Amino acid sequence: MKKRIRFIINPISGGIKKAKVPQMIEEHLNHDLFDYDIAITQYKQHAKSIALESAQEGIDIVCAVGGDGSVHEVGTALAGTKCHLAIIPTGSGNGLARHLKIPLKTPQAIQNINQLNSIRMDTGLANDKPFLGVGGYGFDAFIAKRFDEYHIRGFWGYTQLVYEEYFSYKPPKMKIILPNETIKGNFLLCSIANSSEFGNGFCISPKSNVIDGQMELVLLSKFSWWRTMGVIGRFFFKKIEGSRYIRIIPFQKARIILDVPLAHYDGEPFEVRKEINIEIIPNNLSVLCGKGYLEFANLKLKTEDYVY
Ligand SMILES: Nc1ncnc2c1ncn2[C@@H]1O[C@H](COP(=O)(O)OP(=O)(O)OP(=O)(O)O)[C@@H](O)[C@H]1O
Repeated sequence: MKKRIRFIINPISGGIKKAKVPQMIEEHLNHDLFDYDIAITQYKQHAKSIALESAQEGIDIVCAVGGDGSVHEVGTALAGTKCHLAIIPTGSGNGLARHLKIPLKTPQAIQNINQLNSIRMDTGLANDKPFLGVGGYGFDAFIAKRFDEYHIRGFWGYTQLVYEEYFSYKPPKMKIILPNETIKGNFLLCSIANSSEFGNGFCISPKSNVIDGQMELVLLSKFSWWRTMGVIGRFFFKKIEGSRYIRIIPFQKARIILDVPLAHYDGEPFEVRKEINIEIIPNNLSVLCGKGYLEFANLKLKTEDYVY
């Protein structure tokens, strides 16, 4: 029997036009395998309500056509259901799609869906907010909020904003309570990484993966301005673990007390409570990944249970 797939297109993601996407879906989707329809989002959170309805309707796969914000809305709606998440990355950062080795070009991303490479991934929960990839409480949360307010999108929009804000940013005070340790300090970044990257190749936690039943806490202390290029380079070359300004700690449960109650989850900004309880929810979401990630997952899990 054919599987039912619904594509949810975010027309503003990545600042690029999506007019040709329906034609590409018609051209590259395997019509022997799928019946499909397409919805276009009209406002924030629209993708979430479409995804919730789709899971209730018994749709097999819902595909987010957008960036991490769209993937966040669709994926958190599908978590804990039988419905699979698929991704066609058309956003500004596409962090989770890159982590899952999903092709970045739309025709190839559609052809990847035809392969039905499925894994079950862990998701994170921070108080009542679920998330899929990376969340955080420092400069990244501040930038996510400004990015949202600016109504700019795309890689250059991010770069310009980070450059404008970085030098005047004061790292906020935080207290992190882990089972064996309490850490206090002012941190530029306090990220919680289920997946490895923010997007655009910026790798916040090289060893993080979404199938290992844990997350990584990534703490970055402020450094002198003349070290900026060196530290940023380490993120892009996946070498941040060697930096003296970074600490990466795997965890399953943590409590974080914030002075500035601002967070981002999957790049979406949220005002939050000052006290955050974070935990990992293992194997909570079925997702179609790229072939490379399926091979990695099979090696890691050594089981066929996770394949569609
Ligand atoms: N029609 C719409 N009008 C305005 N905002 C929308 C619309 N549809 C979706 N959105 C919102 O657009 C925001 C950005 O979307 P998304 O994250 O997919 O793209 P991006 O920010 O360019 O990519 P990335 O998150 O990878 O950097 C999300 O918060 C989403 O809720």
